[in-house]
Amino acid sequence: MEAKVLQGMQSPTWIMREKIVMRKQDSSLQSFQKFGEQKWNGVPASCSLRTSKGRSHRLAVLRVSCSSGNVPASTLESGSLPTLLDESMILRNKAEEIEPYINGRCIYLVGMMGSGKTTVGKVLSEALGYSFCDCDSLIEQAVGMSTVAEIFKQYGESFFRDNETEVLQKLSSMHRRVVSTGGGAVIRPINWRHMQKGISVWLDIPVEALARRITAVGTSSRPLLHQESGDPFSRTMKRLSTLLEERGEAYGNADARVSLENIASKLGLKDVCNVTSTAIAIEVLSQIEYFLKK
Ligand SMILES: Nc1ncnc2c1ncn2[C@@H]1O[C@H](COP(=O)(O)OP(=O)(O)O)[C@@H](O)[C@H]1O
Ligand SMILES: O=C(O)C1=C[C@@H](OP(=O)(O)O)[C@@H](O)[C@H](O)C1
Repeated sequence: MEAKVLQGMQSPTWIMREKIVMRKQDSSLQSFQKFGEQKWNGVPASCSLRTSKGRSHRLAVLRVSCSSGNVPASTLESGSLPTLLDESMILRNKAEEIEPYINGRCIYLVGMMGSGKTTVGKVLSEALGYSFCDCDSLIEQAVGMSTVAEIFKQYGESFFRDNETEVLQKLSSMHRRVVSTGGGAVIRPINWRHMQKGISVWLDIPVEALARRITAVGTSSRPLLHQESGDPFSRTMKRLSTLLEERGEAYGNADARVSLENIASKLGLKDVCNVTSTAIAIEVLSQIEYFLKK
């Protein structure tokens, strides 16, 4: 199948890297991230601020992610300084702007386990006013078992995969849903035929971040991670790396790709773990917009 995803750096419209400075009451300078300059359906996405040099800048402060002087990042992030627009508002406006073009098609989030398909999917579905569906939960319901791990243990992986395909087939006739697929849904070409009824988006997250997230919550719900030896982090890292090697190309079949590394770099964040699920959801919409315009 032809890979439709641009692998390079894409240019979503909402993130700008420019940094600006603004004078605080105590004269200390704080550095802020400057976000999108777009107008969101009548709501200005930026406003004017006077800087220490007297220059006026258009600015939308969503989240202050850096510390300066004696003000720690956590204080800044807690909202003690003015937050002119927050990520949620940008997400809502972006969703409102793009939804007519999505036109009720389901959005399928694909990506490795732990890539945030469920977390981001819920945020996205709420913003769009779509229902959220989790494939793993639908499979559990269909089989009448309470966990995927149990299904794997009792019936094996291919039984699970057959049910996964059935669930995706049923979803393909539905509308206005954000679907969190299982990490392995991409390996069967038939699943792509079902997902092609909607718009698929690959959440591309560095393996190390995946391993950190999964180690934090434990691997009990993810049976494919139970096969390596070693400490939990290295074990998870090793298994995820192998799986990603096997599946990388398949994820590339998605209509759009959202790279956590790209978002972090555009936001000037050193650690990809500091990118919020709302910021990722905004990027999902931007990449869907980019795909629809192609
Ligand atoms: N943007 C994020 N930053 C940090 N942790 C996240 C983020 N998104 C999800 N997580 C965490 O990663 C873990 C896996 O997320 P989840 O949404 O269940 O992934 P998936 O559905 O792709 O397996 C969860 O513990 C979740 O809280
Ligand atoms: O990568 C995989 O093959 C799997 C991922 C899991 O879903 P998540 O991606 O939601 O963890 C689940 O479907 C099953 O354990 C298999």
